[in-house]
Amino acid sequence: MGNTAYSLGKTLLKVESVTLEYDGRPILKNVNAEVRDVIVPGRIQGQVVGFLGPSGCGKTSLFRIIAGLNEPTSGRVTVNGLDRPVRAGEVGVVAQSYPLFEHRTVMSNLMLAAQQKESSASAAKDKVMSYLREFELEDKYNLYPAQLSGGQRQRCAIIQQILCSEHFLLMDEPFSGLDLLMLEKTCELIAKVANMDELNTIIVVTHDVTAACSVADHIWLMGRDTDAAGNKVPGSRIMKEYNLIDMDLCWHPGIITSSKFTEFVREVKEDFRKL
Ligand SMILES: Nc1ncnc2c1ncn2[C@@H]1O[C@H](COP(=O)(O)OP(=O)(O)OP(=O)(O)O)[C@@H](O)[C@H]1O
Repeated sequence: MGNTAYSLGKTLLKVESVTLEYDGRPILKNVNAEVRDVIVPGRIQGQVVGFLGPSGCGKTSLFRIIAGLNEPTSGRVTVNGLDRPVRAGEVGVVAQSYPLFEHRTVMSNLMLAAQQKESSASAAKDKVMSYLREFELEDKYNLYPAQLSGGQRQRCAIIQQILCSEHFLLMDEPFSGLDLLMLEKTCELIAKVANMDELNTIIVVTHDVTAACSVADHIWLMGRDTDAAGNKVPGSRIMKEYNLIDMDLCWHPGIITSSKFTEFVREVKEDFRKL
């Protein structure tokens, strides 16, 4: 173990023997994965999983099953220890395009989300305002989504999903098309959202190995097995997991420039190439 002393608490999210077939063609084959509460004495630490895999391996398919949007052919995904498959809405989804209701202001968009959980309008408004302050959007509440910058829109979409989900957030390619500065800011934002609550879990689906390694405390690498003749067998599973806490490589500003981190990214890229 690295320098960070921690213990593992309850299971927050579990992918159990998930298979998926389209027209009899295996896409996912016996996918198993688990997110457990990481308890670090003296600080609130949420969970961030970087979910990596080659194009077409089934990341989006698993993403949709974890979000309760699609059903697997067999197996299940459970959250919060409940003995039933996850339901749509329990896991927030931040899609790449940051969809918001364009004809509603920022405030109105977020109130819609907050009122799904809060019983009174005033409690919902207080919650929205506190998130807007936290994410430096308090002066934008009266604007429409089209009047926001890309980064502001992303923050708004994150708040929207956090407000109405049960501590779980799936982010689809949050780093695509970002310059280096914005990429660091997005990593900072993801770490901040995760660490707002002990039970917060963020799964980031991405092709960007460096960004995933810099923000995650666990990496899932998805891919396909190889048969004796060296050919890929249909159906993907999580082939490898890395625990960055044990390696003392959890996100902090400037991590990208450390040599230990660079070496780790090189190792993950090498494993990625073999998938
Ligand atoms: N509705 C569908 N019907 C049939 N096949 C599908 C369907 N959706 C996805 N697939 C197939 O499942 C496989 C996995 O697709 P998926 O979109 O999950 O991959 P991915 O890892 O997210 O890819 P990328 O990184 O390129 O976005 C692909 O071969 C795709 O053609």
